[in-house]
Amino acid sequence: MDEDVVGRIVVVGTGLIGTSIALAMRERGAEVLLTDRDEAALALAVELGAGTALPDGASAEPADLAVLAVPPAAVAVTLLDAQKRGLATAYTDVASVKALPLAQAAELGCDLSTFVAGHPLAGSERSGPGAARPDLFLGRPWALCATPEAAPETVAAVTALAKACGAMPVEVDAAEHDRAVALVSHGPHVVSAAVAARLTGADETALGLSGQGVRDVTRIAASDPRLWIGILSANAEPVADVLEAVATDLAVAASLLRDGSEGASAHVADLLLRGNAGRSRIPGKHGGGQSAYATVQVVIPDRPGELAMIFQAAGIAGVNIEDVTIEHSPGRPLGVLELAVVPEAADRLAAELRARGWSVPGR
Ligand SMILES: NC(=O)C1=CN([C@@H]2O[C@H](COP(=O)(O)OP(=O)(O)OC[C@H]3O[C@@H](n4cnc5c(N)ncnc54)[C@H](O)[C@@H]3O)[C@@H](O)[C@H]2O)C=CC1
Ligand SMILES: O=C(O)C(=O)Cc1ccc(O)cc1
Repeated sequence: MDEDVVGRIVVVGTGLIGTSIALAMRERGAEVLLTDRDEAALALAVELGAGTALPDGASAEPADLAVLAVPPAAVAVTLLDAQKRGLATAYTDVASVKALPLAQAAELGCDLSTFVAGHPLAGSERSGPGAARPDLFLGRPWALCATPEAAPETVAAVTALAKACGAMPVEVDAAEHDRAVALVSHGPHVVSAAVAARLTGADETALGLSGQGVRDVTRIAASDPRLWIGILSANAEPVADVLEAVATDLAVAASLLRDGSEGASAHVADLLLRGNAGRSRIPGKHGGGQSAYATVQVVIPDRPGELAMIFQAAGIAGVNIEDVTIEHSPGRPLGVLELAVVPEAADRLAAELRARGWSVPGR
């Protein structure tokens, strides 16, 4: 962090995102003042070490930056109120939608020279301060939508915040941002909810056969519907465009499957191939393609200390683990650990683990 740019911050809204930012900034040595209209959320954030409660009504020195981590519909009014109170010299928000809150802020007469709208592309299906993590933003993009009115020092303060949280600032126009997130976040959210909604009528046999695939596809369907209806309705047109395109693909696939001919199957396969191609275009942790890492699979018995021993063996082999996932085998004392490593280290890691007695299939 540039301590001289962001030394003291106020976080308005101590939920998942506000508290995560507060925790990250505390780790960087910033002084953090917290406020939330929900007293329990504020108390928990304070308890978690995210900062101290902003004193009521006191006209303290303005902070260097106020972060408005409230739902999209509350951004503009919260900004107006914060600016009236003189909470800070610069302001940003974190809402998942950018054009509408900006238009509302302009409409309300907010001072746009001290505001740069922001959106960290990191989060979770969980809400509230209890789910917050200081490392939530590491290596993630953080969209910044500076308007022509924004003062250079406001842009600098908000950029410094994103960098201090370990994220990568990405400057983008608000309307372009909203179209982009409709495709990579908001549309997928509704698709996930639609798949998960099919499960409400599922019987125990079907549910008992659930594997990792349905868990992956429906993870974000566990999110707070109140937050998401606000996000979707504030970005309605771009999201509707994405949903219509997905619905067309699904309707065509359904009719081809009913047709059942060889030609029809080839067309369904075409959708699956386009799926492979689209998925491979999602950048990985450091901004490269997904294929930047190789995966080493290890069968792990469900015993205390097993994971620690595997990580120790990787350390001995001089291999950095980039990412980890664990697939549990339902009803069996086994799991499959997937270790993502740079491709040139995969065989070395596999050999080290095998030499130490682990089963490493396929390498
Ligand atoms: N959940 C996620 O994964 C992500 C969410 N966002 C955005 O971050 C913002 C916050 O979302 P979360 O932290 O997930 O929600 P959350 O529900 O965990 O936290 C929101 C907090 O704001 C408080 N709040 C609401 N209105 C307020 C007001 N007028 N004044 C003061 N506090 C107020 C609530 O009491 C709550 O504690 C939203 O705009 C959302 O679109 C951005 C990136 C990821
Ligand atoms: O849980 C996840 O993987 C997410 O992608 C969370 C998320 C939700 C809303 C956003 O505006 C950005 C990120």
